[in-house]
Amino acid sequence: MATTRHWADFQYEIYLNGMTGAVPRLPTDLTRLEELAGHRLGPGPVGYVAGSAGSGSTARANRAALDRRRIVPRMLRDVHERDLSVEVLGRPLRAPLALAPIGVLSIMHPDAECAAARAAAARGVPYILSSASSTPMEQVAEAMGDGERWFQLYWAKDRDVTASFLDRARAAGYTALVVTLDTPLLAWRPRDLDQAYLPFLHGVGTANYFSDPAFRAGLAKPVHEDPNAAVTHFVGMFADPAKTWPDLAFLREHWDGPIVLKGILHPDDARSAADAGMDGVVVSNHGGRQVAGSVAAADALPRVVEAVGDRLTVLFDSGIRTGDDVFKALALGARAVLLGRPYAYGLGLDGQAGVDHVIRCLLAELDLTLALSGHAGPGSLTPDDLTGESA
Ligand SMILES: Cc1cc2nc3c(=O)[nH]c(=O)nc-3n(C[C@H](O)[C@H](O)[C@H](O)COP(=O)(O)O)c2cc1C
Ligand SMILES: CCCCC(=O)C(=O)O
Repeated sequence: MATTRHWADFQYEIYLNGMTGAVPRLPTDLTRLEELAGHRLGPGPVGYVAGSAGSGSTARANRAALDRRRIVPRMLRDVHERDLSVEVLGRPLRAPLALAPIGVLSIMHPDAECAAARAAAARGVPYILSSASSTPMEQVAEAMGDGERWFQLYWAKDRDVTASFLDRARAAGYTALVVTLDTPLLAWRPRDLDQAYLPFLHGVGTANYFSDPAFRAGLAKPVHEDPNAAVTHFVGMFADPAKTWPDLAFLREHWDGPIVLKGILHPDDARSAADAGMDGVVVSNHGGRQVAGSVAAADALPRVVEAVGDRLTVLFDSGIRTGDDVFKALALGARAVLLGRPYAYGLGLDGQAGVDHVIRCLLAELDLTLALSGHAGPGSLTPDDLTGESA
């Protein structure tokens, strides 16, 4: 009998380690990480990561939309050999998961993006580096070796900065470009406002910008001589509320790899993405951090899949916390999911090992949920595997 290595093997590894008295350093229920991080890390950083727009209704709706859908398990379907691999944007992945772009991770841990990226690379999970990273993109690339990496673009007002980012990303081996459209401005975020805390203004640099020649060319003085001016320049130019759909032609001309638009919720926007020659979309409301009162991401997903599922790669994020959440997103038609806050907490609590723990827990739970529901891999999932609101 073939001995396939399954993600679920992590379960036995934990029990076997327990025979020597060891228990996992972090909870295996990833929903518990936020509270733990709240006890161990500063209120500013944890508030920034955990917080969302307005009164938090979108973040709550994201959870409710996933919880409301229930899995209908099937029996006697030979699931002893399982394979979670999928192809995404022409790249073979070991599992339908990528780490979402999260800016300024140095507020969570001094090893910041490099630690998260190393953990992802070691498990064969793509790492999506934020434009607003606290580490230059070249350094993160080096930390990852040949790990799969994608670059998230905040589409700057300054064309030269955007062009420079694309050149640097290409040279550093980032294969796909993820263009975030839902953050032309930062939303009203009361948890940060009440603490008057924004990482960039608290001495946490976005070294990815500060190390960029085109960005530096826009400063009157070098960053070290006037860091406040550099931060102010960053906040004023990192995104551009004046952009419209025809502007995508610039990105298509300057990037020859796959381009994915992140933050799509309306089927017509998904169609526009396909018409503009894009390769994929991420159905996402930025984890509830941008539009308060927004449609839940899982409620938007089926309509986007129906509109463009045959033309574009549809990815999903916002609210994923457990293996069954991933199952549900895939059953609704997503090709893979992005994970946000849980890995940031894992990083904050235990560095690279904490991110590794989060990846392994999520994928072990997904593997077991698939198996126990009668699926040997993501390929056999359909909306019929869920109750009720599959549309
Ligand atoms: C602290 C924090 C920073 C983020 N920074 C970025 C960013 O720089 N670029 C981006 O496209 N999305 C950013 N996001 C959004 C994530 O990529 C992702 O869409 C979201 O976290 C998914 O929801 P989840 O946290 O519920 O998994 C950020 C999210 C958090 C929590
Ligand atoms: C200026 C970077 C914004 C980071 C971000 O996307 C978020 O806080 O949600």
